[in-house]
Amino acid sequence: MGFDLEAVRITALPEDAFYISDFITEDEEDWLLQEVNSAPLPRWTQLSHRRLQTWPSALTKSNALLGSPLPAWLRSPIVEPGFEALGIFNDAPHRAPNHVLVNEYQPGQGIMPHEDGAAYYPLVATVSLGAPIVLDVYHKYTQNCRAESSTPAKVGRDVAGIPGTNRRPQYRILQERRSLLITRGKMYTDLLHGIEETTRDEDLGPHSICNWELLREKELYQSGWYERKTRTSLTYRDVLHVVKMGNTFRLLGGR
Ligand SMILES: O=C(O)CCC(=O)C(=O)O
Ligand SMILES: [Fe+2]
Repeated sequence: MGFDLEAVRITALPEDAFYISDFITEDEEDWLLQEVNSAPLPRWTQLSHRRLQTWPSALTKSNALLGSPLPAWLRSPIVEPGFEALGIFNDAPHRAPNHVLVNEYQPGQGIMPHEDGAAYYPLVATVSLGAPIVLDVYHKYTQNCRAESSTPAKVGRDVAGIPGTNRRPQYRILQERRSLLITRGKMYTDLLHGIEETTRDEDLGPHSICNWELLREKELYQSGWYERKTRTSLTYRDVLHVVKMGNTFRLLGGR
């Protein structure tokens, strides 16, 4: 019998988001962090507010993936048997993820509100390692939204880089270490997501965290806040356009 995703739906969010609090074991988490951290330094791209590994490779300028398999440590146990048992990529064009971004956030680091865009099938599966972090979710900016907005501005944050749209997130998802967050459909296409650049996630509780009831360790957040520690995420996606290796020469400008 397959796993019933409906039991882990985040019902407060627009469709579709699912949260599994104990997707991998502590041993698997330790081992995955070792794999991430044993990658040679050139594998990392240092960005101003986080660092990033891209597997199996970065997309081309036209958003194509040069087809090659994911490394074994990113496939097993997460994709096989994990995602396969859940059936989450069954409707994706390649029926499996073919691309993984590894993001590492030190305390104080984050990612600006953004959407993941049209290069991918609209489904992201995120495994969290090392420490919890809060993912902020925003409606995309619209004229209406701006006119109706009565929430106080949040200092220094522009949504999607549009000046004058500083505002609070509509939803906040607490991602515990070892959890899996699945977002797809409207959640992917109609909303933005980001991670605040802060050393503490605050104002935590059932009133503000939309997956509160699905958390594994609510007691850790009784005080309403925690100090950030290094948090690493593995984000799995299916890139729509895959170029077979035989065509790579042509793509790279040969004839
Ligand atoms: O680290 C995360 O959970 C989010 C990362 C993200 O949004 C991205 O890589 O596009
Ligand atoms: Fe993203």
